[in-house]
Amino acid sequence: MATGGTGGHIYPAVATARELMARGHEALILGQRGGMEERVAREQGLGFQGVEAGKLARSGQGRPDPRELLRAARGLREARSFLREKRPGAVVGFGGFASLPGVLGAQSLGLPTVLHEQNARLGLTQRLAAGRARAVGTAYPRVIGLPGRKATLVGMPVREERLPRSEALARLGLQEGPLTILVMGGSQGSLALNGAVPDTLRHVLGVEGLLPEGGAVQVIHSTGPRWLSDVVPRVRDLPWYQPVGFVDAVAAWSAADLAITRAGTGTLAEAAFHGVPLVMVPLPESAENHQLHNALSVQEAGAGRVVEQARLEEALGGAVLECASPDKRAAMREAALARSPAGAAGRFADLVERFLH
Ligand SMILES: CC(=O)N[C@H]1[C@@H](OP(=O)(O)OP(=O)(O)OC[C@H]2O[C@@H](n3ccc(=O)[nH]c3=O)[C@H](O)[C@@H]2O)O[C@H](CO)[C@@H](O)[C@@H]1O
Repeated sequence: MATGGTGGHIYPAVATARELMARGHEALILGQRGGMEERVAREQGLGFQGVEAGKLARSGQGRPDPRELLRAARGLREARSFLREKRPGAVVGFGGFASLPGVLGAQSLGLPTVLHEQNARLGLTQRLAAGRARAVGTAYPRVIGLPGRKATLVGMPVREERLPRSEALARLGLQEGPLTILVMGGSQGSLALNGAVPDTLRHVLGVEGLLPEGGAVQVIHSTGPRWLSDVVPRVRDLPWYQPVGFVDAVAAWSAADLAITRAGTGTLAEAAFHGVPLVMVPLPESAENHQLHNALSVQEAGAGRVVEQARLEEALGGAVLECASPDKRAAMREAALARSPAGAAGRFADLVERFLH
């Protein structure tokens, strides 16, 4: 599984590796030495092979930095020598610059490659690799930039694990009883959510953390590892507000009644699998504003509400209160479950198995 960089590329690789291992294959993660993928692979008990990787600038953002190109070249050499020795049945690429050494290395050695594209537009690294890939599994019915004959719709592979609510709450150090809100700004956190959510919730729920019509609330907020120390002092007087740098997502989704999130495909797919209603704040800088489109499709399905970042301060509190009402939550939960990506890891593993060497 060649992957790396952000959770959006790494967790579908974890889900696919698990599925292939359950079918009797061996699988490991190939990514950047020291990257987030190395930590996640270890936490998830998966093998890891690290290589160097270099960022190629996105089109329209100027020339790539020559030092990055050098790193990419060294990574390709390292990946090739690992793959030549290991001779895997296939290399599966999940996108992100750290997936490139493994995928291009495999292609140059004539090993089969299969890709997964998580977004509705083909990413840069996948564009470089798609021509020689045997197939591309997709999360959306149509992917801009990908010829239809290469594409197979499989959905977004997610970790298909649910914990009993009481076990999930205990694992996160939360209580039984209050309405539980998860705040999660993607795998690196979100400065916009970190900035606006604590004060907005303090404003609408008061220092006691109570809904206007009564009922206690507790919040678990994944700030992103780099930003935890900025958020902690701002909520120190709110015993119901727990900031963490990075959260165990299976536990968090199993415990949450409602979540305030960005709109990356991984986050939306996991929320659907767990039936968690969403208040979504799409990342305005995402390529071609794809997060807004992702979020609007969830809203149209009735499983969430979009709050645009430009209107965050005035609109977030109202959206949270509206979605917190029990009737509204029940309806949104049904709509979320109807979008569940359950089975995507299995469908993608079927596709990979078709091309195993
Ligand atoms: C800034 C950017 O370009 N973001 C992209 C990136 O998002 P990003 O990497 O944020 O990805 P997603 O929203 O797709 O997924 C985040 C993943 O990280 C996990 N997680 C997150 C926080 C935490 O505390 N614990 C945890 O486990 C989530 O459970 C999820 O599995 O990849 C996605 C899929 O290619 C794209 O749709 C997003 O637009």
